[in-house]
Parts: sequence; C-alpha cells; structure tokens
Amino acid sequence: MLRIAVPNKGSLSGPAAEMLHEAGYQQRRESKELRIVDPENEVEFFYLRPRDIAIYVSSGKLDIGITGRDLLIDSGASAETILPLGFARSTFRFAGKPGTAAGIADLAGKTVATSYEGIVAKHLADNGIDASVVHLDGAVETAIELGVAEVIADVVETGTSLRNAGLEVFGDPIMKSEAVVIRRVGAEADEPKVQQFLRRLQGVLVARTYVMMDYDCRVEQLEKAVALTPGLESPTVSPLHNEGWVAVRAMVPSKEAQRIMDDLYDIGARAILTTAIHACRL
Ligand SMILES: Nc1ncnc2c1ncn2[C@@H]1O[C@H](COP(=O)(O)OP(=O)(O)OP(=O)(O)O)[C@@H](O)[C@H]1O
Ligand SMILES: O=P(O)(O)OC[C@H]1O[C@H](OP(=O)(O)OP(=O)(O)O)[C@H](O)[C@@H]1O
Ligand SMILES: [Mg+2]
Repeated sequence: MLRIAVPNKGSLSGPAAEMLHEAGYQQRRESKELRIVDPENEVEFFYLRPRDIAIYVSSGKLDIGITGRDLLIDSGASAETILPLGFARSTFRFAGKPGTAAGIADLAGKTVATSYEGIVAKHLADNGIDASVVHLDGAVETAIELGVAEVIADVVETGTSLRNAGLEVFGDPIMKSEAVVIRRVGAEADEPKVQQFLRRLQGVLVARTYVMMDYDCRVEQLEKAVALTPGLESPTVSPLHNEGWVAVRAMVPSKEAQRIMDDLYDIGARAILTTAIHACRL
C-alpha cells in the first residue's frame, strides 16, 4: 500500500485534498481525521502538519508527500521534488518599514524575524551577511511594530498582509514556491505505484490547463487551421458529409482558447466549440 503525506491545515490543505479527489482518491470527511485508507486504490493518506511532511518522507516511513517547496527547503530534509502542482504559489521575500533597507547588503548587524529560519540563515550566509535570525511561528508582520526585529522574511502572495502592517518588500525575491510532490532522495525512481500516482495527478493538471476544441473547416484551410491547433501529438481530422469540409479535434491550452477561436474563425472555420476535459492520461 502506497503511504502518502497530505497537509492537514493551512493554505496547502484544501487545494491538495481537492486535487487528490479529482484524481479519484478517497479523502477524509472530517478535518480531525489524521489518517484514512483508500482500499480500492491501495493508498493510505496521513494528514500531517505541512512543515513536518518532508521530515516524514525523508525518513522513509512514508513514500511520498505533498508540501510547499519553501517548506521542503527550509526543513533541510533529504527529500526532493518530483512533481510541481501549480497551487499555493508564493514568493519568499524580505520586508521592512519603508527606508529600512534597499537590499540584502543593508542587513548586516540587523535582526530578521521569520518562520523559515532554514531558508533565511542559508540565504544570509550564502551572501556573506552577518545578521541575527529570530524564529516566530507566524504573523511575523507584527514583529517589527512590536520591536522584536527590524526586518522580516515571509511568504508573500497578494502583498495584503505586508501593506496592512505598513511594510514594503526590498531586495530580490529569496525564492519562489508552490505545492510540490516530494519523495526521499535515493528512493527507487520508477516504482509502479508511485508512477501511477504521479500520472493521475498529471492528468488532473492537464485537465485543468487544457480544453478540447472541435471545429469544421474547408479542406483548403486545413493546414492553416492545424498550425493554430497542433494538439499534443497531432489533431484528429474526420471527413464531413458535405464534400470539401472536415471536422478537426485537438486539445488547446485553456488560456489561449478564445484567441485561437478568433483566429480559426478568421480563416473560415465554423461551429467552433470548446469543452472541458474532466480527466486524462497522456
Ligand atoms: N497566502 C498564501 N498564498 C499562497 N501560498 C501560501 C500562503 N500562505 C502560505 N502559503 C504557502 O503554504 C505553505 C505553508 O503552509 P502552512 O500551512 O504552514 O502555512 P499557512 O498556509 O500560512 O497556514 P497557517 O495558518 O497554519 O500558518 C507554504 O508552502 C507557503 O508558501
Ligand atoms: O501576501 P498575502 O496574500 O497577504 O499572503 C501572505 C500571508 O499569508 C500567510 O499568512 P497566514 O494568514 O497563513 O498567517 P501566518 O503568518 O500566521 O502563517 C503568510 O505567512 C503571509 O503572512
Ligand atoms: Mg501561515
């Protein structure tokens, strides 16, 4: 049975459960459940603190886990990303009151508050900066107002939390993060159960980012139309009852669907339809 760690709380937890559900896995019914078995898929899910997941996975007790790239790196655990999942996207940045610092070089001798001590200490050391790091569990934006630190390093998504605290980012982003699937460094690479799990999640990612497009066009326009909708391998082209016309079917990135429909219309394609993809295996 495949043993998988899933975030039990925080920003990662809801979207991770939703993605697993879309991939056909049973998920817990109550937020207090700490572990469930999905016998049909031969998978056991352990609901753990996101910050602890890399540690469990690196220990080899659990086969794979879903966590944030920033949490994985911060933990220093011997685990690696095997599939980025595209949700819980954030950047990790320094911030302070306006005028406190313009870049990392201005941090020498200052105190930085953060929940990600591992990332911050390494980033400062890599840049040869001697600064103190204070570990706080959360709500670090308040640390400056309360005099615990002059600068913070924290997760930024919309920037609302920083603005509300009267703070501004400075310097280059320390890292970009998103939810990732991780496994132990050195774990057997092509274990069939793990590969099947990854294919299912990849199927969800593709279903979320592509739509199916169907249209009719005149044979003379087919080459131009196919150039607009090359599909993954190549589009399906079927004859229509009316001679000189064909029906074309191809997957297209959802973000580009409207532009492609306009371009197809301009070259004479008609009856252009897009439909959602619910699941797929590439
Ligand atoms: N506002 C946010 N937007 C996007 N991702 C976020 C946000 N806040 C945290 N994350 C991401 O979520 C992960 C942290 O998860 P964790 O559950 O520890 O914190 P949290 O979402 O802030 O929840 P908590 O309320 O428990 O602090 C990290 O990968 C981080 O990058
Ligand atoms: O840029 P924003 O969209 O405002 O998002 C970033 C904020 O979200 C998270 O905080 P959370 O609400 O989880 O509280 P925490 O600081 O206690 O973890 C993170 O720690 C930042 O504070
Ligand atoms: Mg938080």
